[in-house]
Amino acid sequence: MTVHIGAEPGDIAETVLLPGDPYRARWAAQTFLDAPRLVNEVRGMLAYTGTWKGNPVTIHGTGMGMPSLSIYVNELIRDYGAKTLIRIGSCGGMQDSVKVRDIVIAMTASTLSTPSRGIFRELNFAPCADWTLLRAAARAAEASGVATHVGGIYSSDVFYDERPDLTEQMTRHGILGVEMEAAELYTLAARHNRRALAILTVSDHLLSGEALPSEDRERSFGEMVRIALEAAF
Ligand SMILES: O=P(O)(O)O[C@H]1O[C@H](CO)[C@@H](O)[C@H]1O
Ligand SMILES: O=c1cc[nH]c(=O)[nH]1
Repeated sequence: MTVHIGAEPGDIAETVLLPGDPYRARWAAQTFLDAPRLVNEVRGMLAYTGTWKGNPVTIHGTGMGMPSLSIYVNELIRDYGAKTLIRIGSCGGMQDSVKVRDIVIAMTASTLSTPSRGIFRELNFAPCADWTLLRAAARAAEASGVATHVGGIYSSDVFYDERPDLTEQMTRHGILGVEMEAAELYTLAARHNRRALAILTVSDHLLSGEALPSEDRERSFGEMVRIALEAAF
């Protein structure tokens, strides 16, 4: 057990899927895993471990934002030995070609800052995905036929952004979408020599204003979960 995770040693699989929403963790575990069992509920941050096609998998909520994800990913790596970590999140579309419900696979995650910023100081570290996971996810997405975009995303510290000028520059430079965790996930994976990827479903759009309701964000992102599982194994 750690400060934030109540699981016993051995309760967490080497492969961990990481939704921000703990209820999405419950939905995904009950929908995709065989024999899912609850292994964490400290602070309501639900985690389940089961198997997918015979492979052990944990699905663990991270909460919203990089400081929250950083706590769980640090403990999952250091105390439970997680080796492959795949975020299954939602994002806001930032290109006209990226539609609501499309999938975005994050090759890089630009950011203004992460909880790791203090160790980099003047260095603009470029958080990037694990290549083997990225390639496997892109292939799985292509085989599934779902509209998928692979490229750079933006990991923001705020949901209610007050910098339309920055959004405009990122759109201009090809950023596909915005979310709030991937940059720190990629940085921690690099530091600890683990594999990480973020696969996102577009839940709303910064240019069109379209948005899905919270129930859809909790329960309707099955294609992303399937792609994550196929990429992991
Ligand atoms: O749907 P999740 O995985 O939580 O991801 C996105 O949704 C939250 C904001 O609504 C942030 O955590 C953002 O990254
Ligand atoms: O962080 C996020 C997630 C979804 N949609 C957004 O606009 N921002």
